[in-house]
Parts: sequence; C-alpha cells; structure tokens
Amino acid sequence: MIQFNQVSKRYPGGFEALKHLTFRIETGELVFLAGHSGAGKSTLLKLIAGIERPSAGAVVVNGQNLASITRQSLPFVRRHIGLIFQDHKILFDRSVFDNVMLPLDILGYDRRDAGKRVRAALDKVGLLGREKLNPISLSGGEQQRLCIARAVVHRPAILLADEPTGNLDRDYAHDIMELFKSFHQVGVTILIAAHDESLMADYGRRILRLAHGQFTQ
Ligand SMILES: Nc1ncnc2c1ncn2[C@@H]1O[C@H](COP(=O)(O)OP(=O)(O)OP(=O)(O)O)[C@@H](O)[C@H]1O
Repeated sequence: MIQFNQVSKRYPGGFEALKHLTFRIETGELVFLAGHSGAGKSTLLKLIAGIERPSAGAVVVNGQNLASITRQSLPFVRRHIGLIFQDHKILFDRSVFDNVMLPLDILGYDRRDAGKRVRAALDKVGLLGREKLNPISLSGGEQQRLCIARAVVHRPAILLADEPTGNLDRDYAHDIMELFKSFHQVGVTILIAAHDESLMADYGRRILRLAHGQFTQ
C-alpha cells in the first residue's frame, strides 16, 4: 500500500514541485500518473522510492513512513521497489546480463541463484537470446525491456515506471504495457507515469492527474 497524506515537496532553491497531495494506492493496484512535463510526476515517484524526501506530510509505503525512517533503513524499503527511470540508466561498459545482475549484486544475492533470476527476468521480457550483447546494440524498445528486466529481477512488490513507453511507437508501447499487465496479474502494485494519456485510456485503470504539483480531475 502506498499512501500520501498532505505531501509537499520543495526543492533546494525554493521551487515547490508537489503541493499538499493526499492519495492512496492499494496493494496490487495498477494506477497511471498523468500530467504535463514538469507537473511533478518524477518527483512523486522519487518520494515513493525514498530517493527524495517530502518537505511536509507523510509518505507511507508498506506501513512505513518514509519521512521518519533513518537513512540506514532505506535500503530495506528499496528492496521491495522496482524502478524504471526515464533516462534508462543503462551501463554500456557491461553486457545485458550484467546490467540485470547489478541490483542482485547490490542486494548481496548468492551468485548462482542470482544468475537463474537474471535469466528468468530476461526470458520474461524476451531478451534471453541477447544476454551476452552490449546493450548499445539493442534497439530503443529492447533497451526499455532491459530496464524492465533489471527493475523486476529482485521480484519487487511495487513497480514504479517513469515514461516507460515515451520514445516507442504505439505497437511497441502496447507490448510494454502488456508486460506491465502480466506483473499486475501476479499481484505487483504498479504506478506508471506518462504525459501522454492516449495509451492509458485503453487500459481502463485509475488515472491520477497532476498539474503544477496538484491533482486535477
Ligand atoms: N532536483 C531538483 N531541483 C530543483 N528543481 C527540481 C528538481 N527536480 C525537479 N525539479 C523541478 O520540479 C518540477 C517537477 O519536476 P518533475 O521532474 O517531477 O516533473 P515531471 O512531471 O516528471 O516532468 P517530466 O515529464 O518533464 O519529467 C519541475 O519544474 C522541475 O524543474
């Protein structure tokens, strides 16, 4: 469960990116987050992931108020979260396989068990045959699949995706959405941020709409 109670975020320099947001996402829900460029979508996702802290209000993720937990406890919260960033953050100095292995290395998984998980995640996104390649040789859509594999390899309970279909054509975007649906079907809580609402309309899910840091209808 994700709950925001009167959450505001003011960045150093004074800009208020989010203003008094209150909402709740139930465990296992798939929800969209819409809004213009600069509306505050990425900021909201970063608050859930504990990458940014709220300036006011409570951000509660799986029963823990992130505003009050210690820096040392944050890794335990992040263990349950998978993140797909807008700018991919792919490492081009290593293979597709090693990119997906990275979160498991950080979390201290046993290497053999981790290898099985990496292959399972790559299989899920249709990239198993490409595990030895450098990601530079993947298409944009395949790179996005790589990011999804890396985000789900540790089987998080919550998946946060920032513009996951941003640069993809419509057919490919639908394929990516089908992947998210398959994670949703096995109980993962999913929040997908995008500025383009046309794709969201096809999925009949709840849409949270942000404009200038506040919810609109
Ligand atoms: N680290 C930061 N320091 C100062 N201002 C920031 C910072 N990060 C974001 N902002 C500002 O906060 C506002 C919201 O940014 P955010 O990235 O959350 O919006 P967004 O809806 O995700 O937009 P986009 O779709 O373009 O990524 C913007 O005006 C942005 O310039």
